[in-house]
Amino acid sequence: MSAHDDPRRHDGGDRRDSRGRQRGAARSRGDQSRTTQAPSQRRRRTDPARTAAFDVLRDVDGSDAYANLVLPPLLRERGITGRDAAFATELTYGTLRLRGRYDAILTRCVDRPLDRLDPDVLDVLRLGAHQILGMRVPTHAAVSETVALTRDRVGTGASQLVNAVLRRVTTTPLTDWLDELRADAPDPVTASAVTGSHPVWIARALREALAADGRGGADLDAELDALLDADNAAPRVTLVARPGLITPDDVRATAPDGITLHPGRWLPTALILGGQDPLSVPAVADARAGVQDEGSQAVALALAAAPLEGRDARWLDLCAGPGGKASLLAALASQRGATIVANEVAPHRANLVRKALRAIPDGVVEQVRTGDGRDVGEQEPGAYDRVLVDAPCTGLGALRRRPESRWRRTPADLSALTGLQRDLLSSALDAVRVGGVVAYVTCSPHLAETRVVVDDVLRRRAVDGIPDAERLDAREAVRAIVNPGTDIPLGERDDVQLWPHVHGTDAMHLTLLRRTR
Ligand SMILES: C[S@@+](CC[C@H](N)C(=O)[O-])C[C@H]1O[C@@H](n2cnc3c(N)ncnc32)[C@H](O)[C@@H]1O
Repeated sequence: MSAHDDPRRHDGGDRRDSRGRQRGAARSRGDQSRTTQAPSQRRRRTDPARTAAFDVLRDVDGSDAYANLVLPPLLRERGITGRDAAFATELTYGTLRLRGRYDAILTRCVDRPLDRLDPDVLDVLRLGAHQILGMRVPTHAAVSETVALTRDRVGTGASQLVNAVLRRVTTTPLTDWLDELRADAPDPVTASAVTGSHPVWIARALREALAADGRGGADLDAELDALLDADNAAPRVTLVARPGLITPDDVRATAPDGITLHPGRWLPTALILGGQDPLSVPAVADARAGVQDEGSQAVALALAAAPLEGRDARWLDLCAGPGGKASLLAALASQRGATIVANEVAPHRANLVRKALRAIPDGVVEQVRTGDGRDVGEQEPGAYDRVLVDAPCTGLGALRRRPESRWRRTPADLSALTGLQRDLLSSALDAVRVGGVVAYVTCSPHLAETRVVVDDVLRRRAVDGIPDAERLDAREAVRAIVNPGTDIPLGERDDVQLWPHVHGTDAMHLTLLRRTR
């Protein structure tokens, strides 16, 4: 029996209540009486992992915090390590990702609309539901520990409601709950959205993007379900060994004992880290390697691999912050004797770019420029040979990384972003020389942010119906950079759309364009 399934442990929670801990007071993250206790003392009283998960959920809900920024320091501050930390992480992120599914189930177990519940109560119910339906916590422990958490953090009255509701949740296995939700849904997309825990508008957009990429064939609904499932799984941490700075073998050789690093699935630059802190890898600490999804590595490598005639001396990353792709491009530029300018509009993110580039040899990075990428084309027309536009986007391709983001995004975000995306791509096309290559990249597969933007920009820039840029076969560029002999499944079109459930990467989109006049 693990620390998290011992039902006796909630007795400690009762004692804490009997000492008069007030609702609200203990909930405060700054509460010194909690944070100054030794971890062993706290552990005797209540479950620190569940408490941490609850506090992060309240922060995410109440102050729009990002769970992946709030949880790690909170765990450190409270001395929660090892299995407790892993449990708190899975409980927090899993609950946030699967919130939509659990809310649909809880709706069937609560006698009033969920929005009439105290938000604290709703969050403990979600945490309880995830332990019961989404983790291997024995049912009795999931219920009793969550009830104890409720007493501790919310109040005794609420704990009775939580006990009753969670007991109802336990009466039905997950598969039966999902069948019930599916049967009650008005249409297949809603069924997928509810069972797969995504907002319906996002599920619909993902379905359209899958269909446009020729995925799923006759069973598009099953394809969508597979994608939504992949969004609900924690991504593995992938490292990039920046070419010319360090080899993957040397990243491994210089890593301390206990660090496991396996080759990536597609790319010779990629290494999969076995759950340890990336900064404990010396090559990451000194920026010769970095944390970077294989999809992000692939699009940068593909831009560098795109065929180019003539000069290949000056590269531009138009939207560089925080600098992951700029660092990979700079390493490649260094090998080719080219230089790179990294542009970023947000000054603090431009500083992150400088930090990310610190291992690049002198003379390769011409400038890290803080400015609006929309102006670069006009300021430096035809000045670059290769340009990356890694456009600000909804991030719908990286939902697995940001557990709460799917619930924050709205369709209104799209219209603000797609105008900016058009302007940035057009500026990039101005900044590249005739014959030069532009990579248009998003970490979203939403068609409004990908194909529609590219089509629209090419149409707008056309003279007498003839555009000033042509699409290159991005699939060829990607095939050129994957491990030799690897058959990477790519769609039927010239642009490339990667998918979490197919490639194990974020859903990166890549269009390659060559300026023709
Ligand atoms: C998708 S991120 C880029 C990620 C980066 N390429 C990497 O791999 O680390 C988009 C970036 O564009 C920046 N951005 C937003 N509007 C911009 C603009 N008008 N000009 C330049 N950069 C902009 C954002 O601040 C953000 O850092």
